[in-house]
Amino acid sequence: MKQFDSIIVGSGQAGTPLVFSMASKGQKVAFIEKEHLGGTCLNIGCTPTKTYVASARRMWDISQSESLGVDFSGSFKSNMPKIKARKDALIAKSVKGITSGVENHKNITYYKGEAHFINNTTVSINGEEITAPTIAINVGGRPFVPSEYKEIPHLTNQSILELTELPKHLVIVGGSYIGLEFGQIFKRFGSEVTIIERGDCIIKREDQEVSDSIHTFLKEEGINFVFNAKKITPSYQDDEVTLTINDTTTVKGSHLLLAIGRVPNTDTLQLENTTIQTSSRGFIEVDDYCRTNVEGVFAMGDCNGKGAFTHTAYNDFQIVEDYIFGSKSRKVSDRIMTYGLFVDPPLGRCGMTKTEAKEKGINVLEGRREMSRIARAKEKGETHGFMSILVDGDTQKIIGACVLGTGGDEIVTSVLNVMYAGKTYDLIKDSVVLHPTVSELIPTSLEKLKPVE
Ligand SMILES: Cc1cc2nc3c(=O)[nH]c(=O)nc-3n(C[C@H](O)[C@H](O)[C@H](O)COP(=O)(O)OP(=O)(O)OC[C@H]3O[C@@H](n4cnc5c(N)ncnc54)[C@H](O)[C@@H]3O)c2cc1C
Ligand SMILES: NC(=O)c1ccc[n+]([C@@H]2O[C@H](COP(=O)([O-])OP(=O)(O)OC[C@H]3O[C@@H](n4cnc5c(N)ncnc54)[C@H](O)[C@@H]3O)[C@@H](O)[C@H]2O)c1
Repeated sequence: MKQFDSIIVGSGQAGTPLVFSMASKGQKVAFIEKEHLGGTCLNIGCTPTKTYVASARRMWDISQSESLGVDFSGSFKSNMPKIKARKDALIAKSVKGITSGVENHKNITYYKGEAHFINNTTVSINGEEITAPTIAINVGGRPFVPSEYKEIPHLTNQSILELTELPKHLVIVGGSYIGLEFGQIFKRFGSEVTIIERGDCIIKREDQEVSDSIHTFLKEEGINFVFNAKKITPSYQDDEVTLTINDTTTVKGSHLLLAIGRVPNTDTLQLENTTIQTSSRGFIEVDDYCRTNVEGVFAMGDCNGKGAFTHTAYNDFQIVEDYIFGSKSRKVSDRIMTYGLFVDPPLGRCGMTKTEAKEKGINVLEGRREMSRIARAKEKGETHGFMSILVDGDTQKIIGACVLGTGGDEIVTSVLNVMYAGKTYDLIKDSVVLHPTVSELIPTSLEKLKPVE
């Protein structure tokens, strides 16, 4: 049996940098990937969707030219083959970089195929058994497809990115990250779009006002919404999908996108041959250092359930690298949650929501400003949304922020940095920020904090 120093299963956002780190330190590493080098983010997640967001934004800019005083008399339309080709080229370049890095490193043995565990220290790959004292699992997740949709032609976040023709009417089940981002993208490309959500609002994990504000501007763009779809019965006939909702109303469309969450790929690993523990939802259980209950076995990224983003997966890599080669000082619990929702205008979030803070019994104070009262947002003609910064009234520290509006995905990090610094909010209340920017209203909004009821 071939013996390695380490085996990495899955080429996600944690596994890939860990392979290079281990190999550069002289370890002999086996690297196993069943599908795409670079994983979900690069091939079928962040990179392609944000490439499409950019094309969609260009469509939007042209459509809004009149309101900014630019006469535009020509016609314009999205060109799906070109939009897709741009995305494919961008991905191919990065994948090529990873591939050559992997293939040309003398310490890395690359296996293309699906890994299965034989026991706690042995993995089978393409019929060959390999072993190592250290194994890192980074297998990510896949779209959840309920049984009633299995026989109905449907798209997932992966197959929708292969379309070369614009859907006439894209019906999306699920009103969260994937549903909202693709919904706005395809609406701007020129499709009719209907989003069907089981709950009573979109992006439920945010505060109600965030959800309402996003709903308002997406509705203004012409996206249709159906809420409280407790029972959806799908059928398909004559190239048309029909969703019967709560046995009463029907929505018909040319294409169906399922965007109702993702499940961890841990069921493909044959973990039943090991003593590695998983939760009832299939996540591999890990401690603060991404260690499983089995000595030498780590789980990183979406499959450990501690995060569901590229930056959280990458941070898991940093934690494991520090545990194996460094001072063992980095921990999952040191991470402050931050993420974006890349609708346009985007949502940038960090720390707690108001609801979470109130549930914890914190004496919450809020500094807030509507985008419609921010000069730069008005100058850009992009006044949807607001910024809100939450302060713990007892410690004077910032505990969360939401910047929904133009540049919100970038701006929120300036607040996050203060949270990491562990300083009180007056550090930025008294800062002088360049004009005219949306950021200049961060100090202003902190001048008059109000209690959150
Ligand atoms: C449409 C979409 C858009 C997204 N946009 C964003 C965004 O804007 N920002 C953000 O932060 N996050 C975004 N995400 C989430 C982000 O992509 C994931 O959180 C991130 O990719 C998680 O990476 P990971 O390291 O857990 O593994 P992944 O990147 O999922 O990689 C896991 C790899 O393991 C492989 N694998 C699985 N099982 C096996 C096996 N048994 N043997 C061998 N290989 C195996 C898979 O083929 C895959 O390549 C998005 C996700 C989707 C679906
Ligand atoms: N901007 C980003 O960072 C980004 C973008 C895309 C995806 N992602 C990642 O992808 C993951 C999956 O995203 P997602 O949007 O698919 O899932 P999600 O888990 O975030 O949301 C699923 C939505 O579907 C609804 N739903 C669930 N079952 C339903 C049903 N049977 N009928 C109707 N509605 C139903 C839920 O109420 C919820 O609103 C997320 O965890 C996220 O981290 C991140």
